[in-house]
Amino acid sequence: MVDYRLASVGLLLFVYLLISSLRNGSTRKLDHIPTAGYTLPLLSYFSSIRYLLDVRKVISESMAKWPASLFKVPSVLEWIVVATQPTHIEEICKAPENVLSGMIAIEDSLQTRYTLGPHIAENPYHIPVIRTQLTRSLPLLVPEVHAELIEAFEENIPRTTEWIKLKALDSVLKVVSRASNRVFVGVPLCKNPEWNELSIQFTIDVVQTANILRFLPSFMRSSINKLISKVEIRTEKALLMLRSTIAQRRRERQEKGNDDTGRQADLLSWLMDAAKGHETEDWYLTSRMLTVQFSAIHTSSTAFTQALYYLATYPEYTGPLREEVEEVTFREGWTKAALDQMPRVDSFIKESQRLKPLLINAMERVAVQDYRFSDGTTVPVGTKLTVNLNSHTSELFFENPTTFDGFRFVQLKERRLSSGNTEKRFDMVTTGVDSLAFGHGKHACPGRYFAASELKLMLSYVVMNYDVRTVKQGVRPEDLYVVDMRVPNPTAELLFRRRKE
Ligand code: HEM
Repeated sequence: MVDYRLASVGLLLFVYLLISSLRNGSTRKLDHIPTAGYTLPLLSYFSSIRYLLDVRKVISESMAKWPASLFKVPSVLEWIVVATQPTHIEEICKAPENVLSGMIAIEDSLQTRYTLGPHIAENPYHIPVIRTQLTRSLPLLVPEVHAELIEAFEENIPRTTEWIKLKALDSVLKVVSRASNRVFVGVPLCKNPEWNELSIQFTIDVVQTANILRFLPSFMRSSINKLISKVEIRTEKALLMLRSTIAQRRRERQEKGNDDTGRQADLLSWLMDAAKGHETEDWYLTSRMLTVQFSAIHTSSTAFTQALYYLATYPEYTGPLREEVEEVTFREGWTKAALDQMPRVDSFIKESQRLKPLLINAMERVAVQDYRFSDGTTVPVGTKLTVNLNSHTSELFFENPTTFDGFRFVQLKERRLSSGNTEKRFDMVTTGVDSLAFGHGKHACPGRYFAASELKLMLSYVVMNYDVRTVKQGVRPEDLYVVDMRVPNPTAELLFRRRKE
């Protein structure tokens, strides 16, 4: 018993010293940058606990103290330099990958090398495939996603004559997974509940494993990953389900070549076209597909659930949204062209993402060499940087910035057009220093064009088919905060019924 206690104390001390040395080693090099909280080794841990528990408060206090400068915050493992000002944000976005690296930052926060594998960390060839083929093919894909959504909604949110209560996030995750998989792997796998459940769980496994591995010294990570990670088992299970689809796509490629006409157009086919060497093997294709699911399913589901919470809280938006969808789909059908003519739907989702982005701090970068900002502040090599999304609620950019105004961007667009400016500044997919939900600059989300189409289809479908309310009339479910992530309340229920008029 005594030995056990001594061992525990020893272990705690070891972890403490390890973390201290990891973090405090870099403090002196960042002395010139203002600090949120204490910098002294032991006291700084009180500050890091405070940061862990309430990121938003620490950031807003620091912004009030140092409104124009970068400052550093103590996460448990390291100091992070936070940018809150448009000039700093623009400079971070413009810095080349060999100066401020997004890939190294992701590798560190998701422990990609261990959780997803070195092949993903070293060769993210899926990114250009998403950016080009997937985006270009949206006119072909939108009618298919719409067809899948009809079935997915019918199954997960039945259209009843009386009000029914459902956990919104749970239902949305199932709908998004199925609709996204229609485009990722096609029919019939997208309809398989086991595949969809695996797509949803995979993200949770990766994040949980990464959060443990980050606390360990690098020499232990590989072996501990093997012990605790469920990713390998899930990949094997996924492989069993995906194998016959891969074989079928191979046959189609042999018969039709790389031309999309006459063969299934889906992400799996495009990944197979782009893959080289071992990446063409079934296991690697499966792992790649799960990596895309990781980026796509939870991000889109949380974004849609936030919009749904707003719709349920402010049902007065339903009428004008319905009017727009009815008018446009009557003329165009359920097509990409129709989605491009829905400014109200687009604005409603963008406004929801403005106030409720998934990340409080996004766009992490690691300095690969010393970097000097234009205001003279330098960050040494190895520094982690992040961008805070306070601009979304800044009076610099928005009138009544903390108020939800579903059609805010319709008005902003109209004002801009009436002054002769046709630049697409206020579309959901357009990023900027005041619109960072998808990031901004060269690492901005490559899947955002697909995500925007999918979310617009979903909101249009909901307003055309359901009435939605909060359980307590007009009271929006409270978000949960997990360090610097904002999650729509996962246990909150909404009321749904078949549209009455
Ligand atoms: C509403 C849904 C989504 C949101 C809010 C979102 C948000 C983001 C953000 C904030 C980033 C990081 C940007 C940066 O570091 O500068 C990102 C990157 C990424 N996203 Fe999305 N995303 C969404 C949907 C999707 C979808 C549907 C896909 C795939 C089809 C996708 C694929 C990716 C990939 C591959 C990256 C990494 C890009 C890179 O490192 O260059 N995302 N996303």
